[in-house]
Amino acid sequence: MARQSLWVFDVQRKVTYKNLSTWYTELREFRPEIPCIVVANKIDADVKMTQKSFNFARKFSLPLYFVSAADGTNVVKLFNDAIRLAVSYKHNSQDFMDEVLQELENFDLEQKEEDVPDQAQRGNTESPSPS
Ligand SMILES: Nc1nc2c(ncn2[C@@H]2O[C@H](COP(=O)(O)OP(=O)(O)OP(=O)(O)O)[C@@H](O)[C@H]2O)c(=O)[nH]1
Repeated sequence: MARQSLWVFDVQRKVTYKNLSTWYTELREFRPEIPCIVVANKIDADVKMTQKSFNFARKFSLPLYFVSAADGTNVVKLFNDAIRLAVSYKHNSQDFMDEVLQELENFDLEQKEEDVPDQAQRGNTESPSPS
């Protein structure tokens, strides 16, 4: 179940950036509160991009990380922060959809537990020993 969303684009390819606002608006219809982070990738290839404040992040007040997957700049920080946000969201979410999804997840786990016979049941399937 998604508890956060990373919006990664390539600072060298506008096409990877231009639809983000549309997709973000669509996501928010269904997941109004999950934490979202904007990730500007490939800053090693064009370091002056770190001077830009990308409008998509500004418009929706989203945190923006400048990252290089190639040389590792900010990658660990990004994932640490993203995990922290996801855990915090899991514990504090007021979103009805999350409650529904959590119920389904619990139900699924219960089903799986029922599918695995416990030791006692397995014992019962053995042939009776001759008396
Ligand atoms: N210089 C640089 N190149 C990168 C970085 N991250 C990915 N690349 C390169 O960008 C290319 C695409 O990377 P992928 O991992 O295939 O990314 P993708 O999102 O699947 O990209 P598409 O195939 O375009 O959909 C590869 O040649 C990577 O080596 C980065 O931070 N810096």
